[in-house]
Amino acid sequence: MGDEEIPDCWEDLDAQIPESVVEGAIKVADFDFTSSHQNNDRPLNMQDANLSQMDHNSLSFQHYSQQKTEKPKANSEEKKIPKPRKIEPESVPAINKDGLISSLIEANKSLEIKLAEPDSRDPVNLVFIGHVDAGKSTVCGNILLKTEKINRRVVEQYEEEAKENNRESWWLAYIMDISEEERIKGITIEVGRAFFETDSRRFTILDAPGHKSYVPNMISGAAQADVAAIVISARKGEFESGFERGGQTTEHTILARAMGVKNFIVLVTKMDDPSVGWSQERFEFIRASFSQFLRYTCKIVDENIFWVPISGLLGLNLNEKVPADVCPWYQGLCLFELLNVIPLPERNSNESLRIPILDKIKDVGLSALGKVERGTVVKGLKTMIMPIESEAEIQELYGPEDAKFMYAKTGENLRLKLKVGEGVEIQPGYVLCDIHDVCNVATEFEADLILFDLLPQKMLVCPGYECVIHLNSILQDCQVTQVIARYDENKHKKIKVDFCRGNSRVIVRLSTPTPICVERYVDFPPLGRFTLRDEDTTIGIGKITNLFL
Ligand SMILES: Nc1nc2c(ncn2[C@@H]2O[C@H](COP(=O)(O)OP(=O)(O)OP(=O)(O)O)[C@@H](O)[C@H]2O)c(=O)[nH]1
Repeated sequence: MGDEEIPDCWEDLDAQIPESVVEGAIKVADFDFTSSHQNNDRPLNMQDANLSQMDHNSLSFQHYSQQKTEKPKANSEEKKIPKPRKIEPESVPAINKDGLISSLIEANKSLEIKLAEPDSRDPVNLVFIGHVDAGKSTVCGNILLKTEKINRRVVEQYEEEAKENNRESWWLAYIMDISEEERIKGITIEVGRAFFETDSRRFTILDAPGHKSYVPNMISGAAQADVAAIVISARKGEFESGFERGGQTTEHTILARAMGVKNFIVLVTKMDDPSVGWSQERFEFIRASFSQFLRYTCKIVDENIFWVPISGLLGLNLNEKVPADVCPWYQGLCLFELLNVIPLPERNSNESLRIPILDKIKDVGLSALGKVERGTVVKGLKTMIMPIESEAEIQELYGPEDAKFMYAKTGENLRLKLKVGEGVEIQPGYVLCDIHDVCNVATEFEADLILFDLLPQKMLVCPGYECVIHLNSILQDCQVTQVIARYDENKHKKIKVDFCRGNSRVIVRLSTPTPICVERYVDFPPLGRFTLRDEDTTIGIGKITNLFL
């Protein structure tokens, strides 16, 4: 199959299938669990489907039939096409339209506050993902060292501390892993954030944890990313354990893809390890095996995948090409050369503002961390916090390294000092919106869902099925209230069903206990795509197709 023929799994979900092809309900026996294996492509599941799980299906069905008490609250006639909500604030100028941004900037200037203009270089949010101990923090640490973002003397302290913790080779990882728990355990827990610049771009590094227990943190990092660097260890046995069933190399890649990342750099690291010795054969073996997964499971075309062999520990092939006497066979770009040219997502700074809140900081006043997903934010701007419908004034904008900005456009990762009303609290998942054009808020929505392997003890999805939804920075319980249809294996027909199994593509209705900020995927992808997880396992990825407001 040529690359151009590989469908994009997310675009593919957009296919409009007429209702007339919906057929009658099917029985369990009709459900072809292996259908996705019937062509040469790998199935759209986390790994190959586990056929042995079929034995448990009838048991699981009984279990969920008993739970099936909750009736969907509305039928398809009640569907409403959502319209952006309008809230009429008191005398606030429309922002982001008709050149009013410049008047606000002028107003700020007249206050004689010395504020930096945002750096004209493009901001890029670069998430590092991959299996536990692949070498993510080490390569991030070395990038900061090479770009002189970290002082040599501080690094010497880290070397001492790493020695004391009997983790001598972890000193570079200590640059990113700053908590005591992370340093003692030698693993990343929170998403580490740092900044560096190349000639043409400014990067926010998001160092995601590789350990399975911290996948929710990894998802929040991936939600902000413009580009993902998948770090793979070339050391004997390490690539294999990240790639095999349950390995985080594959899970992270699927999740990053589901969170909307389009371009992936595959950093094959630890090339210096004695078991590798910069072997071209090992690099090509990894490339051939992992490419299959990227193409056929994740549906990422080759032009969006960039391969670079590196040593994160020795800092080779990062800011300069690896010397020919070390690696004579690699003729491609070094990491920094690639970072200067890798395609970035389209940015839309002229539309109404959306900043999903990633976290809050309470020191002097209230600050929110977040990436501008759409629009432009200006100091002094009045915004609306959704879903709580409270006004918040942007008192200060801080960019990388706490540089004060007067305004920031789409793509910028910021800390925003907010002025809010008495008693107003913010939390991750809230969205700062244009006061004249806020996002939608709902507790029920319909979605197109790709299901992977389900848990052995919960083999069927039917009304009442409970799991956790990750939608941008929202993490909430959610429940399936209706299974509407299943796509047949050619994705040409929707078949009406009441329940479904794993490794299928279905249309479901979901609900959350409290209102969340959501949009239809076609209207605003960052608030329209999500991941479902159950008991620490990713069970599905989806796109919102309809809101029930
Ligand atoms: N030889 C060699 N060892 C490396 C390299 N990069 C990382 N390591 C070692 O691999 C181990 C794990 O490195 P980390 O950078 O902590 O891995 P990580 O992927 O950030 O780990 P988590 O975030 O906890 O998943 C440490 O002992 C590093 O010194 C490399 O390029 N070469």
